[in-house]
Amino acid sequence: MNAIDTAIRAAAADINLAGVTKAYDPQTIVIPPIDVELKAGEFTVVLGPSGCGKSTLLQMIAGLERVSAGKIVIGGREVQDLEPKQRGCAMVFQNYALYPHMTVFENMAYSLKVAGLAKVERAERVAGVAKMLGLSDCLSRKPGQLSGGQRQRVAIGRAIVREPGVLLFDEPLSNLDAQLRHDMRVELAELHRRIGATTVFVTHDQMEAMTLADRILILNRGRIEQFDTPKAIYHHPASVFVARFIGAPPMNILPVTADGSALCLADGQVVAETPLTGSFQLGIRPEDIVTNGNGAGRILKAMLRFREDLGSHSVLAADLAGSVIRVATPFGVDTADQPELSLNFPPSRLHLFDAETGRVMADALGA
Ligand SMILES: Nc1ncnc2c1ncn2[C@@H]1O[C@H](COP(=O)(O)OP(=O)(O)OP(=O)(O)O)[C@@H](O)[C@H]1O
Repeated sequence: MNAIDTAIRAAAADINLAGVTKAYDPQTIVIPPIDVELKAGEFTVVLGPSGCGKSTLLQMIAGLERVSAGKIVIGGREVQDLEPKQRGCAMVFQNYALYPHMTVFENMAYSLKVAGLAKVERAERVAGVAKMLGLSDCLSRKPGQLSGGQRQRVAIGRAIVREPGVLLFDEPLSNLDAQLRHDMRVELAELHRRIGATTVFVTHDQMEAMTLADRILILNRGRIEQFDTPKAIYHHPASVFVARFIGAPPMNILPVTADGSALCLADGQVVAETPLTGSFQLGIRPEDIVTNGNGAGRILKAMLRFREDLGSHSVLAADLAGSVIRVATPFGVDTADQPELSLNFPPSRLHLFDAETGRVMADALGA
């Protein structure tokens, strides 16, 4: 590989953050010290509510924001004091940030030109990426003559044409309509399989996170709540925050008490057996609750409030022990004329959380 090749083509790189911190002043600590290791080639989605520090984290990796403390190591190289262009990362922004006076071809070829790549090879590279992204017919147009989806593809094309080891995305799909978002999501997943760059993708859309990520990093006020596969995050949430953030409708959370033998709801109904004592928060997903008293576990009495039929399934809202819970049932299960519901909470589907910290009590119910 010659000098030009190394400037414009890199292998996927590990990203390690050690004690990385961002504080605008001593009162405004946006990211308390964070430690995280992203593996080479992995697709990480950073997910969290507005203002939790997702973009700040990404921009510190890119070099657009300075770290207040800590080390960022990309591919074995400490980069926290390097300029953005020295870090080997390419970034795609929410607002595309294309050069309006340049054609699609020029937008995509620009970084190759700056890196000193010969004209013939620039044309070859751009043509290959344009083909991959379905942009071959738009190469001579200016960004103003493209649809939102096409512009976003140009922004992605411009980032990947250099074949970077690290690709950073900041909410790249949020300006697109629902159908286009879905289509682009599929394209991005496909693209990642083909180019294999280490990818960090910021979003507040849980669907994007669940479908794109190898691992999801859930941030809450700059702290990592959980960093795991989509499946583990869904089925084994580490905290009430994660449990309620992922899933629609979200997981039901109910206050419960335990007396060394039974786990009871606020009205005394027994949910399960347990050797624990104390107060806890009990979680169960709407789709894990069984209606009509046909499932495993004790029968719990609830009163139906209303029902939404969504085509593929229905969502019932019911009063249970002073809380409103959501129950997802297959479409057509008839509960309309029975205001009193008999529900089962299968013991293997229960999640128990510490009442104070909200952290999961691992294996507390033997599930
Ligand atoms: N220059 C600044 N000075 C002080 N606080 C800032 C500054 N820039 C950002 N912040 C604060 O840092 C926090 C994190 O912002 P950031 O943009 O990283 O959040 P985010 O999770 O990406 O949010 P969103 O999803 O709304 O884009 C916010 O509370 C924001 O107000």
